[in-house]
Amino acid sequence: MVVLMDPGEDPDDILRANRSREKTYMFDVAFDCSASQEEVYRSTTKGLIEGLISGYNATVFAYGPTGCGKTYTMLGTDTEPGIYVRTLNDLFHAIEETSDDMQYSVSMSYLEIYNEMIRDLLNPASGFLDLREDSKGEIQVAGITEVSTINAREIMDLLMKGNKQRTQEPTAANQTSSRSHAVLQVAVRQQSRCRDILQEVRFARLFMIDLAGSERASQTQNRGQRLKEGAHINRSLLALGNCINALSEKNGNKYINYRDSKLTRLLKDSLGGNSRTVMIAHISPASSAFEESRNTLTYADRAKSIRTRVKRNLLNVSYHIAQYTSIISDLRSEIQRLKNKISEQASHTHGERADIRQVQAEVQAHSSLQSRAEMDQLREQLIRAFRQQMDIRRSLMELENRHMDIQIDTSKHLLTITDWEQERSRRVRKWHAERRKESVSKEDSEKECDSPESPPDMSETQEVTMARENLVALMAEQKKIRKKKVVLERRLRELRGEARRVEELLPRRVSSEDQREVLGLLCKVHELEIENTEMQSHALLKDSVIRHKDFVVQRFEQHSRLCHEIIQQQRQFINDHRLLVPQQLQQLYEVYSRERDDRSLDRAVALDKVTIRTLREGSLAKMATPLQDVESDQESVHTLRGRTTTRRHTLPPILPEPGGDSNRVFKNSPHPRQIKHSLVMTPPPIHINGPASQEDSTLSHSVSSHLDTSPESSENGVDAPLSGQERQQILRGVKSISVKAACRRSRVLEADALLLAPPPSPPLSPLPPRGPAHRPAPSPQLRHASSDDNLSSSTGDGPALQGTWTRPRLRPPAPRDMPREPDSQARRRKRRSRSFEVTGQALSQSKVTVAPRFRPLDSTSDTHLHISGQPPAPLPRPLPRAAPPLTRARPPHSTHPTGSPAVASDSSSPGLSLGHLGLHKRRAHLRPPQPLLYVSTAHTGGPRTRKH
Ligand SMILES: Nc1ncnc2c1ncn2[C@@H]1O[C@H](COP(=O)(O)OP(=O)(O)OP(=O)(O)O)[C@@H](O)[C@H]1O
Repeated sequence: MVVLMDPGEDPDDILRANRSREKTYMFDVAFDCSASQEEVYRSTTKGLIEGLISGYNATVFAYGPTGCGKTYTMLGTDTEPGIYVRTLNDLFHAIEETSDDMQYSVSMSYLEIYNEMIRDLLNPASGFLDLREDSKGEIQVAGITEVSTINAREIMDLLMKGNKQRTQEPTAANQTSSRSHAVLQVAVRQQSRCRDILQEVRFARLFMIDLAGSERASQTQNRGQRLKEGAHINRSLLALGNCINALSEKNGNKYINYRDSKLTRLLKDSLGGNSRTVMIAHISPASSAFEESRNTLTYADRAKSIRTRVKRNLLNVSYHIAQYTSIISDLRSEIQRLKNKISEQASHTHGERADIRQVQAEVQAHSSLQSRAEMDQLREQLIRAFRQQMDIRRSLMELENRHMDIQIDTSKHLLTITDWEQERSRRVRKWHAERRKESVSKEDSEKECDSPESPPDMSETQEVTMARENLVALMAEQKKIRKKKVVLERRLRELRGEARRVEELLPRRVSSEDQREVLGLLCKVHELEIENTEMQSHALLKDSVIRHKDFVVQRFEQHSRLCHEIIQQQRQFINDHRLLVPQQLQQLYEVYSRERDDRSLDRAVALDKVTIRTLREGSLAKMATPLQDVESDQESVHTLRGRTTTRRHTLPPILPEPGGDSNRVFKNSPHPRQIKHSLVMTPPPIHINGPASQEDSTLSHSVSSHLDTSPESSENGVDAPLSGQERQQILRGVKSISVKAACRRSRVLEADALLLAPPPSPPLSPLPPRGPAHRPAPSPQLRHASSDDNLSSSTGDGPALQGTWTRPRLRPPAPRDMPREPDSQARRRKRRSRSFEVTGQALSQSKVTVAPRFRPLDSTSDTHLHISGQPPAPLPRPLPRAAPPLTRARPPHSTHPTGSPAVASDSSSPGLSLGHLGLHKRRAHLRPPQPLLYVSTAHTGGPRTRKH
């Protein structure tokens, strides 16, 4: 509490007792003349230091009239340092105490406001400086010198240097009167030494201000410059007083005019902003300074009521990634420093514990080495098992590839043998036909017969002999391959068992993540090797498929040339004989020429797709065999067998050699579905290896099946090569196949003759239309247009035909049927002879009686040959009697809703005419779904049929 006594008051004057100017003021602390510098500092400023390093701004300023001790309080003397020195000493002391956790940076600036001009006391040569306000609203002195240091002694030197630059002039009131306001600014920046991505930085400023004292001109007796200085000082102090008055008003004017002086602008935050502010008011105890003391105390009392909004200055620094390097470097240096500190402190206690740790480390290293050695051994076993498995898989792949090559070579040799067998059969049939002709014609029987008495003997060519020998060699090699595969697959199963045991043992031995990772990588490498092997297998498979495709394409090209040659010769024949060609036939020629290539391509593509799918399925199943168990291996073996069997079905049938006079063939119009199936499922007929007669497709099928079963029968045999007995058995098997084929071919020919033969007397009644249930179901398998279709479609049609067709003789003969074949040859020859005879009569009759009802050869029922996309309607217009000889007989659609295959006949040959309508009707019932049917005319005049 401060009591200001009125020096002019007279205690004896009762009348003026109530007019006393004595006043009492209450302040936080009041010091008398005996107060020391330390006491003043501790009571006013010392408490601000803790807030300063915590981020709170602080201001301490000394206020009062001139000569009252402001400079003494703030700066002090060498023996009695003032607040400046004490504050800085305590600040640096506090920084040093917390420097282990926090990192500080302290900067200092020192200026004076002299005559409303700012001078840098640390660098007076910089001239007068300006005050500027930054974007945050804080007042900054532009160009002020800021010295950064954490050395207290250096700060003191700077402070002394700055004080020497301060303007001080003697006045009447004070010999060391300060003519300016001195402002010492200390900025403290601190941050944690544990740097992080998001760093918290505290920043605070401390203002310590030694104001110039207000003065009266009468008191100071200033003149000139001093008077001018005093005016500036008083004006700035007046502005400060106005700000204090404004800030102290509770409900008054909110506007604070800081801009009246640079002092108030500089103390803006200190007075009413973010700062803890301490005002030290100085007064003189002299009664002559009563008015100054009263004003000072009045301002101080008002300033007491000013409330500031103090907040901690925190900066959250988010470091850029480029600064991480320096952060890491700092952290490492900090770690190293702490390590050094710890090592120094614990050096005396570390000696005893070091031995124990060393022993523990040795034990751990020894145990880890032992487990690592065991792991390495298991890993080597696993790698060895994997490598052996891969070697065996590669060997199996090579064997499979070789097996496929053998299959292709076997097919080629079988074709060679089949061609020769067909040629021999053709000659035998020709001899039999001539013999029958001689027996039928009495006139001819009297004549000298040109045909030989015994069937022509056709010895095997060298090529056929070589083919048989190669076939035997290939089968022997195939047998070896199968035995090798069995051995390799057994070995592979053993290796898989060993690897499985190691794989089960390893997880129990794995004790670290590194070992687990190594094992995982090892298994991954093994899987990749397996994938690589599979890819190689696929590459080999594709190569085989391509070779097979080349073979198929070659055959299709030959077939295309054959068909084209036939058609060209037909057209040449028509042109030479100037035969009348129906317009639709001409259009058919044009369509054929346009679509010939496309249809061939369709066939090739269809066949190729089936072949590729079959090969791929078989090969994929086989490639997966090493990865499967025993059951899957056996299953894949069956798959392989099925694949090879199916592939043999792709062997094309053999056609007669074009160009011969007796082999001029005309294509009949079979059932549309049969055509379609033939297009898709039946390989094109083609002649291979010289002249050959047409052969039913079951021949190659039967031969292939027989050969296919041979290796299987020897699958479990011995490892020795084929013995002589086995070789003879195989050769006999091949020859017996030829005999079977010949027998089957004879039956097919017989069936063809019966199909063309009219019913014997009495005439048969018309059969009911065949329903779809009677048709042979289209087989999804790749197959030849064999006589099976005819068998399946040959329902009973009269006593004679029923007795012939219902017998299963046209089916592929079983081996046990073979002995019966020679016995039935004579009977079949008789029936065939009779059939040909009846057929000729029927055709002659039909030429006379039914010719008007015939229609020219139209686009047939083959949907591929429809000219306008519509099935041809029956022609209402009857043909003239001189109908073109090259026509196809077709019954009216109305009487055969299921479609009727017609018979093409060549009327240009003597004794051959169009068929009877009834005959065609009956044939339509007897053999509707029939594949390609060829009717050729021989020189003898009798019709000869070939079908396949
Ligand atoms: N408490 C004190 N003890 C001893 N001497 C003091 C004390 N206070 C002031 N003085 C002395 O009084 C004289 C004037 O003091 P000072 O210069 O500090 O006054 P001032 O308020 O700064 O004046 P001005 O405003 O003119 O600068 C100085 O010589 C100083 O040594």
